[in-house]
Amino acid sequence: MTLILKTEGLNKTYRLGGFGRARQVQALNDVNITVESDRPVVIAIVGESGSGKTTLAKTLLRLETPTSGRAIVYDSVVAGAGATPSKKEFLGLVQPIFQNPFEAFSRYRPVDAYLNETARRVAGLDESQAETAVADALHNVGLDYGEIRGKYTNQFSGGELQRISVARALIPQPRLIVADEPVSMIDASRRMIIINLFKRLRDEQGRSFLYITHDLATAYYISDYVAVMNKGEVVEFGKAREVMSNPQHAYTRLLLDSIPTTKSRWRPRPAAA
Ligand SMILES: Nc1ncnc2c1ncn2[C@@H]1O[C@H](COP(=O)(O)OP(=O)(O)OP(=O)(O)O)[C@@H](O)[C@H]1O
Repeated sequence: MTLILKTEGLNKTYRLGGFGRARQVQALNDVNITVESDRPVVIAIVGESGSGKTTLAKTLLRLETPTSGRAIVYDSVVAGAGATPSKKEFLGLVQPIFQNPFEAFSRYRPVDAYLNETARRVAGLDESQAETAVADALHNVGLDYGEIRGKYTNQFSGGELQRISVARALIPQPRLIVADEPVSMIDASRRMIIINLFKRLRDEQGRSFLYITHDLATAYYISDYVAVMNKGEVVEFGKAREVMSNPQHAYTRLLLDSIPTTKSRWRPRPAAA
């Protein structure tokens, strides 16, 4: 078994205001998750707005420093006390995909320039290796380098740009991809292309995903594990099928009940009398 993700007593407190009006927001409150598996996994983090999902993602991506506790990804302590990998090693282990693909790239620079830069700077490849790595990564997300080269963001749909963001994340061959609401800004008709892409990358390329979403239907469809967050705490965590078909926590039941149109598909247990 490989230790894919472990958070140990992860806390993040934001301090707001000052001069006698200071207050604190506990965005992460003693978050403990352990995922051990002998194959790559998709871990969904679900919860309402403000529950701490993005803060967890940012902590795992080293964009925020935890107030206390630590996080381990594939046996490396990546955040908190004892975090060891250098920035370059870290980016070879964990890569992000953000919500808005239009913000991931400047509109004044061709998008393939970003992929090339990642191949050279992060993956440390020379010019010809970088060309091959970019072409391979684009091929992996169903795109052809020839059709991308020299084009700017306004020449792509949101779905295509998000696939290019996924390609960029794949170039350093990370073990874990942290995807924060990766399909929420994409047309509904194209969302499943990205979701199925994650599935294929898990199964065929050995990538694990932390998939942060409001959308329980896609979380159920794609995930192996689910963590349900509420007010900074993980209130329920376990195998996706078990959590969603037999939720133990009242908040999880509330979340599931709030999507009546899909309920019958992924909540097969009979309604309580
Ligand atoms: N930089 C910050 N400074 C102060 N408070 C913050 C900061 N970032 C997040 N928070 C607060 O921390 C809490 C958790 O926010 P977070 O963005 O992690 O939630 P979320 O579940 O990702 O929400 P959403 O689904 O809306 O993105 C919220 O109360 C939020 O206002």
